[in-house]
Amino acid sequence: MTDSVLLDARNIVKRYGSVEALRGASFQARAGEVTALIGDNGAGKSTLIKCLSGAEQPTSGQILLDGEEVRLDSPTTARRLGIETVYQDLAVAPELDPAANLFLGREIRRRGILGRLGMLDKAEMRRKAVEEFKRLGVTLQSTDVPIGALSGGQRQSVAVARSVVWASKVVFMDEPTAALGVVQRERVLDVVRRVRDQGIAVVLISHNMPEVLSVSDRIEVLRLGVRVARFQSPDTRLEDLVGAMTGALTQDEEAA
Ligand SMILES: Nc1ncnc2c1ncn2[C@@H]1O[C@H](COP(=O)(O)OP(=O)(O)OP(=O)(O)O)[C@@H](O)[C@H]1O
Repeated sequence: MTDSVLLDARNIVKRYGSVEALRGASFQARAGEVTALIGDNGAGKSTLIKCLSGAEQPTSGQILLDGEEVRLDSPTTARRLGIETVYQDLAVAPELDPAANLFLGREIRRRGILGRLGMLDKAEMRRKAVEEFKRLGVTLQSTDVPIGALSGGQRQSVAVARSVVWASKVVFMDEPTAALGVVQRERVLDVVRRVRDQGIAVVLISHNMPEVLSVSDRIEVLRLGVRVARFQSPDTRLEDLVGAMTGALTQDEEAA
């Protein structure tokens, strides 16, 4: 584990009308580590990663990347700074094969898949994709079928692998293994570990505590829109995590 903080969010407040989803939440992630972001339903996890990936604008607070304050006014700005998000519903094109899904960006798709594909050397793209899948341990039964025809775990592995192609610094993963069986879950987690081993700061939202304990280097706990606890994974017990996620806030936590 490293000690240098790559992404540093301080006192993030996010209000939706009268709902205060984040009430001064802080969060840190380090390069080459998986940081799990956990908390009960409605704790503010998704809102926090939206604020840190340009999908939402915080009402107030400060975000530093590599020690410099940044303003993430859109997902495009975040992406330009090396921040990418993998959603559970996969932002990939089901009608295209895994290689195309690895290299196609969302903006590129918006500008027209066919136009862009016409400009790419398909054989070269496929060769690079096979190399990338091998490096990241993504095993596919076929690289020629539309990704929509693959299993959920394989599709999710491609989505996680794609984050390395697009992100240089931080990847947010919002429940990437939800709805997967045990074997497929383990495969996706192996890809997550390899993404981390590329020196990327991986931020993982998950409700599965054994998974959190097995894959993450650090764990940050949100409760009612505030970070209430931080753990280093190898020293952490399941009971500690559950204890941190539940119960009323103490005065110290209110002030954290
Ligand atoms: N667009 C929105 N408009 C109004 N309220 C919102 C909006 N988005 C989130 N909230 C509220 O903010 C709070 C935090 O929601 P968020 O989705 O961030 O929680 P979460 O920790 O990701 O929950 P879960 O684990 O259930 O996905 C909730 O009370 C939610 O209802």
